[in-house]
Amino acid sequence: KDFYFEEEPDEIASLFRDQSAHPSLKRADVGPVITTQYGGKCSNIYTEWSQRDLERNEQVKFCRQYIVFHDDSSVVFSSPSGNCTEIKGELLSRDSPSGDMKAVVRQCSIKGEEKQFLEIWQKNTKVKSLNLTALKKHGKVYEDDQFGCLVWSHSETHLLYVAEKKRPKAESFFKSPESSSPSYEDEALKAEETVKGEEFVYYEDWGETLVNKSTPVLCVLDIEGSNVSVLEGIPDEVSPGQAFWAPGDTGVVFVGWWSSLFYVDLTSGKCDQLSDSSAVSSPRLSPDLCRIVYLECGVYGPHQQCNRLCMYDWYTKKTSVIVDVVKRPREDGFTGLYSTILSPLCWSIDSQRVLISCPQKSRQDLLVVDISAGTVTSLTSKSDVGSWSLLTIHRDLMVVCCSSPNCPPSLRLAFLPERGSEKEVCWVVLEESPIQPDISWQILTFTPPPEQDNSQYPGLDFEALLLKPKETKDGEKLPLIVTPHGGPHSVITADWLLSSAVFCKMGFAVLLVNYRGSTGYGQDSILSLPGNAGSQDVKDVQFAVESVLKQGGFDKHRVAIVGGSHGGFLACHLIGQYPGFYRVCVARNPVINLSTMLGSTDIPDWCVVEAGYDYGTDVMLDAVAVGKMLDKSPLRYAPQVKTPVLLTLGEDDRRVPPKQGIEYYRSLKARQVPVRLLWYQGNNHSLSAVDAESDGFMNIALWIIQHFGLA
Ligand SMILES: CC(=O)N[C@@H](C)C(=O)N[C@@H](C)C(=O)O
Repeated sequence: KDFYFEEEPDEIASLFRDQSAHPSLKRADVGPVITTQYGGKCSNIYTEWSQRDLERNEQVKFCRQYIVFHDDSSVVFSSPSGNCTEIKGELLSRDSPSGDMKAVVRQCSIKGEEKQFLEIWQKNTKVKSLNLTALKKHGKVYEDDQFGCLVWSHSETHLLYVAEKKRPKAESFFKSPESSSPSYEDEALKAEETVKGEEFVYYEDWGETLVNKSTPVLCVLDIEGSNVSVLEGIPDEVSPGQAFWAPGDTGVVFVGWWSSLFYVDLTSGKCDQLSDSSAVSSPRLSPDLCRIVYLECGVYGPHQQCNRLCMYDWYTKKTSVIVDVVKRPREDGFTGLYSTILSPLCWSIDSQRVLISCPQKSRQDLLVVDISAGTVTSLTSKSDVGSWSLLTIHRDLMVVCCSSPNCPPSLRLAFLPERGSEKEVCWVVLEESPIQPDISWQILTFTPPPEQDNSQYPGLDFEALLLKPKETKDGEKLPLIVTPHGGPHSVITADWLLSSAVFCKMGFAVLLVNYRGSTGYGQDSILSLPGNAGSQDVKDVQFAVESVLKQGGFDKHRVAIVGGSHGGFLACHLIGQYPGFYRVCVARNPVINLSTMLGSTDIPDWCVVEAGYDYGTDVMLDAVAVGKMLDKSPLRYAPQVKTPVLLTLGEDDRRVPPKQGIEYYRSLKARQVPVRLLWYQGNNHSLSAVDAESDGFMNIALWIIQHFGLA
């Protein structure tokens, strides 16, 4: 078949539609062991998936269950146990530890008003449905990964969750008395305290993806008494989240931002700090209820650094570091811990090992940490699959999601082998996904030339993923789309990547560059970039592109640069620093001018740190520093740009506000550089709403085809 860039837009849209139908795995839970009358054991596996529905313009969430027969160390037989069911309105849901009950926080619209309910299900009945909105004990429930949780007490009598603190009802000084009392029968509302003069008070929130989340509080439902209470004793300056019940249900352990692990005792209301004041996340209690592991890194400096895995012993109250920060990749291949979230269940049944899925260079591997020895063993480093994500581990049954650039997500499971035999895992595929035979992929390693070596952090290599159509016509040179990731401290691992796969099916090669500064390559690589953003990262991308072009088989006159956020910063830098090299450019919510972004973003520290300065909350930059920030920004190179630019901007982006893209748009327009701007209303930084993503893809594809002269 000829390549799709020779085809009509409708055919490209149809290709995108087909590939966007591959669902992604979001969650898996292993149910209790059931022993059959013949002595066999089986467990139910509950899975949640999400899939784009282009017709309805939404991500639909659905579940599917599987039955797995096993002998506690190997899977004997497994099969789906029914079809998929769509899940509507569930913000959070959790089975009780025994598996007998299920709790759901549901949002639904009643007579046009959004309400939140907390439901308890048992057997085939909804035994309780509490209207949290009407109770008015708190504001909306937090359902995000940063703060949110829904946790059963060990006794299964109470539920713990996080919600916005209740605010007193504010009303005008000039509201007449008769209009201030509600006309309808709502006792809770009538009794509500009102304050005057607070109507226009500004409440700062937690920013991008956490908009309107301002003051989280821990809430407890006493199921029997249907009573919700807000936990007291937590200092006002601490914002709690990621909470769970302490052993014996004596209190609650939580992450409190300013960042630390805390314990609040339910009887005394006393709140104790359990860890040092560093950025703590994902505390997880061991099955024997004796230890808590958690991830930790420094509060200041670059976002997304190499983490430590720490452990707090509940009984000795001692904290230890199990896995420390890794500066350079180790001989055995381990490069450090870069996950931001541990799987909700991550312990082996004997409470001796912890499982973590984590970027290791350009792959995502499944690692086993032995807490006594502090050793890290990869279960997957030798596999052909590019990315392994742990969904859960329960009684040593691991449920994982696997994918590769040529294979959409599939569901596998296996028992964790005994200590010392970790390499002998025997994976069983529960839900296969169709391998895409027309896509080939490889990981390339680059050593920067001596003049581009970093004198403070010498000898750092970097990598890129190269996707190519498997079949090419004889002598045909492939047009190339280059994509540096954002962050800059993030990484593109060898997962299923929708737009890259579609581009590849259209006949483009795609180069995804993990320049120095990416996560997954050791802390030194991360630290090598701040202060050198806009030069070291730009040169790495250019070096990778030129090296790939030298391999032959690529059309050096048809190279596109496409990036988002810091990747957009790099795209705009590259077209300014290498004028004419790139035939076409696309930038999603790009960082254009660090000095103006500083005052408008939700991460001002990021601007300061990446520009090479130390950040403190009371930082006051002088004119020289602000000038340096401009110097390091793509806007500085706008006068050199010749390449046509497509900008895709999210109106509600709090991370890189769209005014950044507008600054570039105006600058290019003034210089008669072809520029087109797509403005996505109701979208934030990721532009991930189904219509924004699909429209963005089509516009990007057509913009590239047009400017490659292939239309
Ligand atoms: C830390 C951070 O959010 N940086 C942004 C400027 C950024 O580059 N974000 C990346 C991860 C993105 O792709 O959105």
